[in-house]
Amino acid sequence: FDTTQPIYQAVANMICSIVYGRRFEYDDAEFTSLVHRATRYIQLLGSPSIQVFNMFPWIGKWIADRKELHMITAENQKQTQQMFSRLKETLNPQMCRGFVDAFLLRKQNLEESGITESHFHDKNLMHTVLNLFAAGTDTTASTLRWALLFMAKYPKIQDQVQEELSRVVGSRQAQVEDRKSLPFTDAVIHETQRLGNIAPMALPHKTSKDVTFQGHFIKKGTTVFPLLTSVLYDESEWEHPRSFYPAHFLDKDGKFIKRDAFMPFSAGRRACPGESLARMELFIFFTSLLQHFRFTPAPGVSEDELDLTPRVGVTLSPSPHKLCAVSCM
Ligand code: HEM
Repeated sequence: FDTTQPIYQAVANMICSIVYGRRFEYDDAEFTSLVHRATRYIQLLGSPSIQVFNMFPWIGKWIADRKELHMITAENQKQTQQMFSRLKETLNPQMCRGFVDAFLLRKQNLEESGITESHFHDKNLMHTVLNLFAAGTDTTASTLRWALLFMAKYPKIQDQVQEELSRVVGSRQAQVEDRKSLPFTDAVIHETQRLGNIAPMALPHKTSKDVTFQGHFIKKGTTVFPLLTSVLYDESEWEHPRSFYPAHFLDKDGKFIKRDAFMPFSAGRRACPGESLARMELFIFFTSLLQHFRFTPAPGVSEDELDLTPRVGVTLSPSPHKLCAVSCM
């Protein structure tokens, strides 16, 4: 099977639970269209034509991808507005179901106290919810897809993860607190994020004042891209920067070690605000999947043939591929 859809759906449901206070069945038409648009949106944002448009916006009207991007945004807003309307009709201050309820109740309280000029307005709610889906779905889903691909490609490493999981956790569901007792599994997840390098250029930022950085003068207002690849693949930091080598995160006794050069969530004040959620999701999804299934290449494909060349987009995700999940319960 192609890992894209089920993994995207599982991860998007996490955001739905937080934002709307409910999850969706995987055959729910409203949910499948939401996930489909989120996937397509990210694909389009990373397409060469949109990259060129971002550099030369005046060519905008000739770019077909841009039209589709606008269409998807309009549909997203329409569907999200419908979700908000349903939540508004059943809003109950005694039972806050999720982020949207919390936002609406705060807005209501402010309005009742006569405060109309606040950040709690409909436009902000819409953009925050759309941002949470855009930032929190593709990133985590692509990382999980890399993790499964690495497991299928490196079966001996998969053996070690499954041995550790069955020894430490057994058949019960793993919990976040188990992470410290699972150093090898934790190292595999970290190494997946390092080599997967899903956000190679993080997000652009503008300097708020003149800065001199490592001898280079950067004028106030300059757009700066933090190149996370330069740290995650730094030859002076990692023994095997371009290989999948979980021992990067283990000491000689097999204990987990933190590494300063591990920064897939970027650094500083604008580092990823979803880091703790993402780390929790990666751990719970990865351990549950590996407890239940053995991942192998599709029939007729050898481990060597599994291609690790990334598909270039806004994020780096695995190129299209298929895996087998063989039940091991
Ligand atoms: C493996 C998963 C994830 C990775 C690798 C990741 C990585 C990043 C990176 C590199 C940035 C740019 C930081 C910078 O500009 O310096 C970022 C920004 C952001 N991330 Fe994540 N992220 C992940 C998951 C999530 C999740 C689950 C959420 C929320 C549900 C989230 C929400 C955001 C938001 C809202 C921003 C923009 C922050 C801002 O503009 O200040 N991310 N993320």
